[in-house]
This record gives sequence, structure tokens and C-alpha cells, in this order.
Amino acid sequence: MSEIILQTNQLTKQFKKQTAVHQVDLRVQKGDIYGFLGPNGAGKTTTIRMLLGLMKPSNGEIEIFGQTFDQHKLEALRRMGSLVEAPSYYEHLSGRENLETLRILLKAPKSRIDEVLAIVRLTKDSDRPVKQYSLGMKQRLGIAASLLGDPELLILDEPTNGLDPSGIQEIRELIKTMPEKYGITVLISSHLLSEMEQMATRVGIISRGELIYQGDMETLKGKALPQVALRVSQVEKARGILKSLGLNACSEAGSVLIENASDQDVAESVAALVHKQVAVYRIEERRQSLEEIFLDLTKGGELNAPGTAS
Ligand SMILES: Nc1ncnc2c1ncn2[C@@H]1O[C@H](COP(=O)(O)OP(=O)(O)OP(=O)(O)O)[C@@H](O)[C@H]1O
Repeated sequence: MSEIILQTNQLTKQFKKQTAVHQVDLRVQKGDIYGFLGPNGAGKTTTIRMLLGLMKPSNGEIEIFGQTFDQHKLEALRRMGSLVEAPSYYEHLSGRENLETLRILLKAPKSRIDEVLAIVRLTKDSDRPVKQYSLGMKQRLGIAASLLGDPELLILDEPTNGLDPSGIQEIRELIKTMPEKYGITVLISSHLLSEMEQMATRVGIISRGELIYQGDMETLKGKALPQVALRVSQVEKARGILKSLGLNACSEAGSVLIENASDQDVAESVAALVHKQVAVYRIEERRQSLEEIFLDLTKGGELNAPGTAS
């Protein structure tokens, strides 16, 4: 069994009347890229702020590196790096100079600057003023800063927010190298499951403050419900026929959809439809996409309009 590097027990945060995080039990194993997922307002940032000692839990506890966080905060934070919200920089200074100001504060060795610039692939642009950086470059500089202290655990809150697809791809490629190449465990939050698909080894899904799924990505994909879509000449008539066969059927433009259909269900459906003069043009098997599974799991948990970034 892998070593647990971070765990929370019944972690809860109450803001006046609202419970933002409710009895959350996170388990992050050493070497994980742990995707912490949830719609806007689900409680990701609040959880992360508690993990970084920026906010006090109302209840429950946090263990990091096998020790109670509350009693060993500084010791734990020295072994952690983080990027929460868009980092702010001295825009007229270069990327390297910005890192240098932080390096002095952290008392990291001077050589670490070139190392972190290389990791985030900013060596070539390191002497340009930050005001000339793209949003993606600024985020990578933020990750470079979070790596200055040579952390074992990196916590990133929505680092791809606002980035274009190529910026997202760069961050994703960068994160993927962390565990194997540098021995860093990563917890990364996002409101997009698809973004995590090619990166996360494990995921935790939070909705309305509650952890509703925690496990590996493959198991999550296994939750996809198979559906069979029949393109037919008369959709409503077809739906009635399928219902009379005891099947769970719904309709969609031009098609009827059968949930969890066995081969026998499909055979009987087609025979009944044809018998009742409904033409069947096409039969197609569909699996829910990851995003659909995510939406299903978090249904009703979206507090802001879909797609809005925080
Ligand atoms: N300081 C605060 N005071 C009161 N309520 C708060 C505070 N911080 C967060 N909340 C509320 O707690 C809930 C969870 O917010 P949180 O920012 O943790 O969600 P999130 O999953 O990070 O969402 P987003 O992706 O939009 O940032 C929201 O309803 C939010 O309004």
C-alpha cells in the first residue's frame, strides 16, 4: 500500500450559515497527481486554503507527511509548494528577478533559480520583463516560484484557469513530469474533468462541499452508463413501444435512447418497432463522456453559471 502523504479527516468549514466544506476525507498518496475536481463554488479553494494554513477549519483535521498539520504547520509548509489564484509579480522586473526576490525570502540556494526555470521551460525568456509574458508564461513562472523551496508536495488551485488550449497543454505536460522526474506529489484543482483525464492518477470530486467520489481515473470511467440510440421514423411512438416493453427509454432529436440495454433488449426493441411500422434507420452504442459522468455526479452542485471562471 502506498504511503499517504496528505489526508483530511472530516474536514469542515462553516461560513456563518453556509457549510462550504462538509466532512471531507481526502487521501493523497505519495507519487499521485491528485485531481481535485468540482464545479464552481463546490468548496475546492476553501479546502486548499485550509491545507495551506491560510484558513482555519471549523472542524476535522489535516495530516500532512504523517503529522497533524495544526501542530507542525511550519515544518510541513517548508516541504510544500503552492500556487493559489493568479500570482502577482513585479511586472517591470524579469522572470529571473522576480524569482530572486522570493529565493532570498525562502533562503533557497542561488542555483535553484536556473533549475526551476528549466523545469517550467522559461530559461530562454527568463531575462525578459514579466509584463511581456503571456498568461501561460506567468502561470509557469508561478509554478517555478512554488518549486523554489524544493517541495515534496505541490498544491495548485486551478492553474489553468483562463489559459488557452496551448497554455493548458503546457501546464499539463509540466505537471505530468513532477512525480517521476522530481519526486513531487501534486494536488491540482480544476472544474473540468476532461482537463484531468490525461494527467491525474487519482481524482476526488467535491460537490456542494461534500466529497462524492474518490478513486482512480479508470474506476471513474467505468461508471459510464452504456446507452443505445435508435434513429427511428416516429420518435414518440417508438418511445411508447419501448416503454411498453419495460425499457427505460427517452427521446432525443430523431432518436430514442435506451439506458443499460442488453443485446436481448436491443433485439426485442427492433423487432417490436418494425412490427408496429416504425422504421429503424440506425443503431448506435454510446458511452457517457467523462464530462457527462462528472455532470451526472455533481448535478445541481453548480452555484455559478456553467463555464464561469472564479
Ligand atoms: N470567506 C468566505 N466567506 C463566506 N463564504 C465563502 C467564503 N469563501 C468561500 N465562500 C463560499 O463557500 C463556497 C465554496 O467556495 P470555494 O471558493 O471554496 O469554491 P470552489 O470550488 O473553489 O469554486 P471556484 O472554482 O468558483 O473557486 C461558495 O459558496 C463560496 O461562496
